[in-house]
Amino acid sequence: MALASGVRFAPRALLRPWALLRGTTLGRTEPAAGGGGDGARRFGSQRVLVEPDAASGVAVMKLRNPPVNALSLELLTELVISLEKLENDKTFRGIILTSDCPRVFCAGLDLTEICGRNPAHCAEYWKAMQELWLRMYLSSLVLVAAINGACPAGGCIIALSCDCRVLADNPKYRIGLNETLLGIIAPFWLKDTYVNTIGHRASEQALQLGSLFPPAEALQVGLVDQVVPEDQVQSTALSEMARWLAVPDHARQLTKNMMRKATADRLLRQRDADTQNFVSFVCRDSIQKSLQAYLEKLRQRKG
Ligand SMILES: CCCCC/C=C/C(=O)SCCNC(=O)CCNC(=O)[C@H](O)C(C)(C)COP(=O)(O)OP(=O)(O)OC[C@H]1O[C@@H](n2cnc3c(N)ncnc32)[C@H](O)[C@@H]1OP(=O)(O)O
Repeated sequence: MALASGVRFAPRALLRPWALLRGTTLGRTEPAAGGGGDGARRFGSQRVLVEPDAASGVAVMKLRNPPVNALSLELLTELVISLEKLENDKTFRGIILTSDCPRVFCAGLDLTEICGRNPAHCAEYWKAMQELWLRMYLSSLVLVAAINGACPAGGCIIALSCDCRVLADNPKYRIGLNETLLGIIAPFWLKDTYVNTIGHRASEQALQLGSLFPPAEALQVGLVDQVVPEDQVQSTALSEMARWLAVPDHARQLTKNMMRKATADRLLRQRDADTQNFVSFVCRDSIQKSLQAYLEKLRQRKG
């Protein structure tokens, strides 16, 4: 993690995700719709679509794990790999992260990955979640979240790891950490990220109450940076990106690292203990029961 002008400081090789990609199409490159030259070629995987624009140095990364972009192990893995690919390509300076699924940015942890699963699976899953957060939080690229749908819990983690958040102005698109309402508890590194973003008192309230903020309130509390009409989310995210990219990379990257390193280091120092805590917590009978009940409620809510 040496730091110098233009240096990448994201921790590498913390996870070996390649083995998980059985049967996926990661790395496939195809021409973007209506595109022609190299700058318009898109790549990605089954669940992460990357539309790179070499001319601007900005890639749009779209989550496409229908119906709700739940963070399955495969999606987490593919996100980490796509991020790493862009980090390693000197052409790119920024990523706009958005959803390819209508009305939902990301529904958070895929509850089927932690309901009725054995401890080894839960541990593998949690390590992948930690890995994604570390990579995003410490990314040397500018990350802008173009939040075009509901953004609860793990979805909010992803948005919070970005440098800037633009939310579509739709009362159904609520954002926040609602873990307590599921009977679970946000880990310390997520709490720290919340505090870093909206302050201690607001986090204390919002975390305990499991608040999901509608757009105007999310803006007011500082959880997002802009709220704009739905059809302007992408263009506003691009304008924000231009503002961030106007700053020399090395100065911005070193400053980002200075602001975020202590928070990330706290997890890096106790990753195994955090994994054990997560596993022993979610594998408790009482927690399994409340997660099952929550999933059941979601399923019944339909139709
Ligand atoms: C202890 C450590 C804590 C770690 C920190 C992180 C925690 C988490 O992320 S926990 C997950 C929290 N997520 C939520 O509470 C969101 C739950 N989902 C919703 O509120 C809604 O689905 C929605 C607002 C995201 C979208 O609503 P809608 O478009 O109406 O879609 P449906 O509710 O009909 O859902 C379609 C389909 O997807 C299933 N589903 C939804 N969320 C999840 C999920 N997080 N994991 C797995 N599956 C999910 C839902 O059950 C429906 O399934 P089917 O009925 O089988 O079609």
